[in-house]
Amino acid sequence: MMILQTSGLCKRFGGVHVARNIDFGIEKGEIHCLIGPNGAGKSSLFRLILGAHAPDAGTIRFKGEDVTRTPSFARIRKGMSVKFQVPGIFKDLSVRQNLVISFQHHLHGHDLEATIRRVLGFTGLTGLEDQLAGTLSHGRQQWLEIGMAVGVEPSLLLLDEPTAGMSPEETRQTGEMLRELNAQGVTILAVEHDMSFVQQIADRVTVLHFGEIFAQGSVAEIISHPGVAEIYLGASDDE
Ligand SMILES: Nc1ncnc2c1ncn2[C@@H]1O[C@H](COP(=O)(O)OP(=O)(O)OP(=O)(O)O)[C@@H](O)[C@H]1O
Repeated sequence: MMILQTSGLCKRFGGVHVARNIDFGIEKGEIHCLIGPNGAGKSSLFRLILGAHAPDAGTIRFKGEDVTRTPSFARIRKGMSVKFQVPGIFKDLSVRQNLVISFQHHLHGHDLEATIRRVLGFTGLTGLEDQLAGTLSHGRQQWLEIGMAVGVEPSLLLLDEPTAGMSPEETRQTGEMLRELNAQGVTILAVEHDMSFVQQIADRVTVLHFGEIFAQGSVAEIISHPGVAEIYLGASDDE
């Protein structure tokens, strides 16, 4: 069953087609990675799904419901959650205060405390709750934000380059964290550049190129796809 399905999705900025007729589906329960060279349209598709961009044409269905014209905040209320690349934490507040701010609209009293404990546990931040968020290592700041995004148990978690700037060990731990969340029932879409991380977590991979779906399949199928290597080699050289 598809938790999210786009059909004929189009978006243009001036002359640049960032999405051309995209039929893209995320199956309930999977970890799906979105890859592609710089400028392929990954962030744009991510923003269309979230409702941060309005499409020029096409539809988006989430849990069977047409959300094409539903504002972001209402998509979030329906079960989407997002973590952008730039940390959205409050650096001058403690770890605990960051979590309270994220959850207080949905949870109170015992439920709030229990959720904070659970999130501290799975993000490896137990014992650091009184530390100012800005003094955490880069990896821990990212984990705090993942914790803030999943505390209210979303059904679809959208992650924009969750391992950007992380050490290999932090990247590996992030993969384990996402696998655990997925085992608890969270469907995940991640925009990602690090192919070893994609191999660690992805059930399915979609490759975008010039705003179109270029290839789709298991990690093994994508790695052995001759055209995929070619578009990466032919793309900009800063990867
Ligand atoms: N708001 C905007 N206005 C104008 N052009 C935009 C806008 N957003 C994206 N673009 C252009 O659309 C194209 C696709 O951008 P997008 O950020 O979706 O690609 P990407 O695959 O996420 O790239 P990267 O891997 O570099 O993050 C790029 O050429 C970009 O310059």
